[in-house]
Amino acid sequence: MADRQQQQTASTATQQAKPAVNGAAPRPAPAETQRQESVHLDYDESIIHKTILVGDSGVGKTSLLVQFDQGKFLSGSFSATVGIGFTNKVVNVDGAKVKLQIWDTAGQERFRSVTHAYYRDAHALLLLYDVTNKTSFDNIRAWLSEIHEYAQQDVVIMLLGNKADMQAERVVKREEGEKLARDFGIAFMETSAKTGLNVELAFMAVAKDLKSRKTRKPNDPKFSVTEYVDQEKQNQGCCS
Ligand SMILES: Nc1nc2c(ncn2[C@@H]2O[C@H](COP(=O)(O)OP(=O)(O)OP(=O)(O)O)[C@@H](O)[C@H]2O)c(=O)[nH]1
Repeated sequence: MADRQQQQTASTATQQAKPAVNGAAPRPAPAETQRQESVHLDYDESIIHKTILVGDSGVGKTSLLVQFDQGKFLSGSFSATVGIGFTNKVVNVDGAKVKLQIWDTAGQERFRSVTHAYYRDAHALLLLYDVTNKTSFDNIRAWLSEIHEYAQQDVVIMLLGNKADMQAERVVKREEGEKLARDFGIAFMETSAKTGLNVELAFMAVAKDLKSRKTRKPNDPKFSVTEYVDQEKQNQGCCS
C-alpha cells in the first residue's frame, strides 16, 4: 500500500514537469519538482540494496523486519528462524525510490556458516542486541569481527539495541550501546519491534546512506547516519 502511494507521488511529479502538448508554451516546473527530477536523474532506481539483519538468536531480527514491513508485532511463543530469507521493500528517499532487499538471518550458532556466505554481497548490516540480554550485547564484538572478516570494507553498519520497551527488564544501558558504537565508529539507536520505536528511522537512515553513496559528487559532504538520526530525533521531539 505504501509502495503504491509512493509510485503515485512519483508519477504525479513527472507529469507536472512535462511540457504542455496543446501548442501552448511549456510552463517552467515548480522549483520542488525540478529538484526531484534531478534527484531521479542522478539515482538509478533499479539498484537493489542488500541489507542483512544479524545478531544472537531471540534479539528480535524477524520481529523488527515484520514491524517495518507490515507495521505489526508478532507476539506469542518465540520460534527461531531456520536458515535465511528476504523481503523486498521500497522506501522513498528525497523523491527517489530506494529498493531494499532485507535478509533475515538465523541467529543460532548452527546456521552461522550459511549466513557468512551472504555477508560478502551485503551493502548494509543491521546488527541487533537485546537490551534485556547482556550476553547478546557482549557478543556484539564477536559479531563485528565476523562482519569485518566476511563483509565488504565499506558496508554500512548500524548497531540497534532492541526491546527498548522492556524498561523493567533492561540490563544494558543506552550509554553502553552508544559507547560501543562510538568505539567502532558505527551508528547506533535503540529500537522496539513491539512499539515500533525507531524501526522506520533505522531503515530510512540506511536507505539514505546507501543512496547518498551512489549519488554523492566528489566535493559533496559525506552523509552521516549519526547526524541524520540525531536530527530526526530532534524533529520528532523524542529523546530515545
Ligand atoms: N517486548 C519486546 N519483545 C520483542 C521485541 N522484539 C522481539 N521480541 C520478542 O522476542 C522474541 C524473539 O524475537 P524474534 O524476532 O523471533 O528474534 P530473532 O532475532 O529473529 O531470533 P532468531 O530467528 O532465532 O535469530 C519473540 O518472542 C518476540 O516476540 C521487542 O522489541 N520488544
